[in-house]
Order: sequence, then C-alpha cells, then structure tokens
Amino acid sequence: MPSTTAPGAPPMLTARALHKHYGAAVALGGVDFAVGSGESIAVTGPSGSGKSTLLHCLAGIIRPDAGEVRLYDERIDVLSERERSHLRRTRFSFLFQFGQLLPELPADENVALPLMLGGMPRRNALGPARERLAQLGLAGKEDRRPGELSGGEAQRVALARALVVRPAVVFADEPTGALDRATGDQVMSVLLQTVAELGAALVVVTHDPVIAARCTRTIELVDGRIRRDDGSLAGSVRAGATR
Ligand SMILES: Nc1ncnc2c1ncn2[C@@H]1O[C@H](COP(=O)(O)OP(=O)(O)OP(=O)(O)O)[C@@H](O)[C@H]1O
Repeated sequence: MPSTTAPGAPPMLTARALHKHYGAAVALGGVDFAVGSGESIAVTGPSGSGKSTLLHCLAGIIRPDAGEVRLYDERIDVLSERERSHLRRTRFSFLFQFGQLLPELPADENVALPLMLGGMPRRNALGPARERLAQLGLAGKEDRRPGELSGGEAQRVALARALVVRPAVVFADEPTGALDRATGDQVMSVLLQTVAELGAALVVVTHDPVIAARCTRTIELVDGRIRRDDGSLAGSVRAGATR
C-alpha cells in the first residue's frame, strides 16, 4: 500500500517518551510512536501490557504523566479538556468492538450524528451519511435500526460513522472482536481500504495476528514498553513509501 505522505513530510501523529502510571503500576514506561498518512499500525501485546492506555494517550482521551503527543506539529497532550474534546470530534474517529450505535436511530442518522454534532444541519448531514453507507454496501438499509441489522452490517454502520467526518486518524480497539472470521475480514478490508483512500492513519489494538498481519506495521507492547516493532515508520515516511 503506498503511503500518501509526501517524502520529507513529518508523520501525522507522533508520541515521544510516553509514561503513564496508575499508582505504583506502570501502564506505559517510555513509548515512542509515529504513524503517517495511509499507514495502519497494529498494537499488540498481552493483556495489561498498556495497549489501551497507549491508544487513549494518542487519542487525547487521557493525558500521559510525561512525554508528548503531537498531531502534525501541534502538541495535543497540553491542550485543555475542551480543546482535546474538539480535536477528538473533528480530527479523530473511534471504532470499538461493539459499534456503540444508538439503538433508537436508523442507520443513516447514526452515521450523520458526528456531522450534526459538528454543527451541520440534519438535512445536509444525511446525504454524506447515506453515501458512506452505500460505499460500504449498505444501500437500501439506511432506515434500519441497529437491532434490525446483522452484527457485520451494524459494524459497517459504525465504520461509516467513524469515516464520515474524514478523520486524520482512526483509532480502533478490537474492531472485529465480536464478529466471525469472514465478517471480521470483510469489515477489516473496508476499514483498511477506506483509511488508505482518505490518506488517514489507522491505529488498531488487536489480539488477532491475522488482523495485525494485514496492517502495514505491527508493534508489540510488553509491560508498557515496545518490545517489537516490525518497521521503522520514520524511515518509511521519509522515503515516501511503506513496506
Ligand atoms: N484506570 C486505571 N486505573 C488503574 N490501573 C489501570 C487503569 N487503566 C489501566 N490500568 C492498568 O494499567 C496497565 C495497562 O492497562 P491497559 O488497559 O492499557 O492494558 P491492555 O494491554 O489494553 O490490556 P487488555 O488487553 O487486557 O485490554 C494494567 O496493569 C492495568 O491494570
């Protein structure tokens, strides 16, 4: 998959020397991280190794105790809660194991929600929402509520919702964990393809080696540190190409 990051351009999202403690427990013990446009990074590692904590620090959900996180050149770890919340709404998207769709809303309104939260009138938001649903093979199912969709369809609605704002970075935590292999593979294909098309970056926490293998790069956390990193993103971004 070619990177859309221009040669010499800085990575989109970088973290340096991230530390996070919970009491005496070290959740992150000095993590350096970078992801560029068009890249997909699988974050793997045993339970309790710090994967979710890393994701939450990168996404500005929690603040690290030390270290820094930048979106392009902007330090996001120093922003106020209000500023980080705005950033999460406008530049980032999130996809979880269970899509967290609103059960009372039809598919198109679920997808339109992030646009409406950003101030777009409902009538304007429904168009792009339906377009995104159609791209994900859900044309004709716009009026269905989540309970009237299969698990895979519902997760594609969640995916449409994550992508409708054209995010810079998509954060996913076990996005196919609740799906069977075939459906999960399909959702992952759409996710990887769309992220590449948008020139976005994907950070996906997963226990699944099949999903990790489909990403452009895998890092493995153990005890809050990166034990294995199967590619140097900084080098590949500078070269304008990924593995
Ligand atoms: N809010 C919290 N309060 C106290 N300790 C926490 C908190 N969140 C995480 N931890 C601890 O930090 C460490 C890293 O947790 P984290 O959830 O990041 O791991 P993980 O790799 O995502 O685990 P899993 O695969 O089980 O979801 C663990 O020891 C965990 O118990």
